[in-house]
Amino acid sequence: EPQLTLDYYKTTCPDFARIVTATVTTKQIATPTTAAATLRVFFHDCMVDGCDASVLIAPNSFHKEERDNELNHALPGDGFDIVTRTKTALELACPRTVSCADILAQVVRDLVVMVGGPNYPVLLGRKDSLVSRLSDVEPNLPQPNMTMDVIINLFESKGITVHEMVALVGAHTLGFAHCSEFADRIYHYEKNIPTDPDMNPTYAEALKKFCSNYTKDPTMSAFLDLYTPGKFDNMYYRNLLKGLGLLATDQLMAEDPRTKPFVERYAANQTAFFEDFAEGMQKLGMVDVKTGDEGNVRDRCDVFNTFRA
Ligand code: HEM
Ligand SMILES: [Ca+2]
Ligand SMILES: [Ca+2]
Repeated sequence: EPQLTLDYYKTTCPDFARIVTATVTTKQIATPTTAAATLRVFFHDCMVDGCDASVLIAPNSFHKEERDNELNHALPGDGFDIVTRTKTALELACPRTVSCADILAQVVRDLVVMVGGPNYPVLLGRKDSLVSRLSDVEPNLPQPNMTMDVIINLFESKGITVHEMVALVGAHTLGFAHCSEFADRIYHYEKNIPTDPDMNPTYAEALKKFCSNYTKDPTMSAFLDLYTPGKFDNMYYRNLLKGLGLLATDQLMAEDPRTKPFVERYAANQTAFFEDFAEGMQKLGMVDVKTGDEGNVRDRCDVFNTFRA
C-alpha cells in the first residue's frame, strides 16, 4: 500500500486546500457542468493505470495518448480546464510542488461538496505518470453494453467491491449522456422488441422523440438523472426503481440480484448513499497511485516534463 497522507503539502504548499477551493468555486459557479465533467475525468484517470493524471496528457501528432481512445473523446473540456486553472494558481504559490493527480483528486472532492454531495478526506502524495497509453484505455473502462459479470470483475480488479461500485455509479446523479450511448435501448432493442422492456415505456417514447435526430446531430444528450441532473442526491437510485435509468448498465444495477439490494438501500436512504459514495471515492482515489520515483510532478498537467533538466 503506497503511503499517502492528509498533510502532504503542509510545509511545501500550506495554502494548497484554500487555493483549490477558491479556484473550484469560481469555475463551478460560472460553469455548472464542471462538477459532472471533472468527476468523469477522475473516474477515467483512476481506472486506467491508477490515479496518476495519465488521462490529462493532450493528444499530439507524434504519439497516441489515452485521450485518443474513443471512450475518452467525449470527456468534457471543463474537466480539464479546471485542472489547468488550479495548476496555474498553485504554480504561482508553490512552483513544481503539487502533482496533477493530487489536484484532480482534491478538485473533485470540492466539486462534489459544492453540488450537495458528501465531504470526505483526500489523502495526498500521488505522483504524475510518465506514460499515457491509448491501448490501456479500452480494457479498463466499463461500457453501457457490458454484462454485470464483466463490470463487477472490472471494478473488483481495482479493489472496488460491489457495494462500493453501486455507490460510485451514483455519480450518474449528475450530468448527461449522448443519445448514441443508449440508442440500442430505444430503437430496435431486439428482433420484434422495439424498446428495452426494463425501461419505463413513457420515458422510452420521450427519449425516442428527443433523440430522433441524433445521427445527424451527434451532440444530442439526455440527463442521466432525469429529475435533478445538477444536484448530488439519491434521485438516480429512485429513478432506477421506476425504470428511469438511462444507460443499459444503470438499469441493470436495479435488476441484477447482486446490485439491486444496494440500489434499494440508497433509494430509501440518502445518508447511506453518501457514506458509501464517500468511502468509494476514497478507495477509487487510491487505485494504483504512484509515489517516489514511480512518477514525478508535472510542470504542466497536459504535457510530460520532457525538456526539464
Ligand atoms: C458501470 C459503470 C459505468 C459506465 C458503464 C459508465 C458509462 C458512462 C457513459 C456512457 C456516460 C455518458 C458519456 C457521454 O455520452 O458523453 C457517462 C457519464 C458520466 N459518468 Fe459514467 N459510467 C460508469 C461509472 C461511473 C463512475 C464510477 C463515475 C464516477 C465516480 C462516473 C461518472 C460519470 C459522470 C459524472 C458522467 C456525466 C459526465 C458529464 O455530464 O459531463 N461514471 N458514464
Ligand atoms: Ca490514470
Ligand atoms: Ca441528481
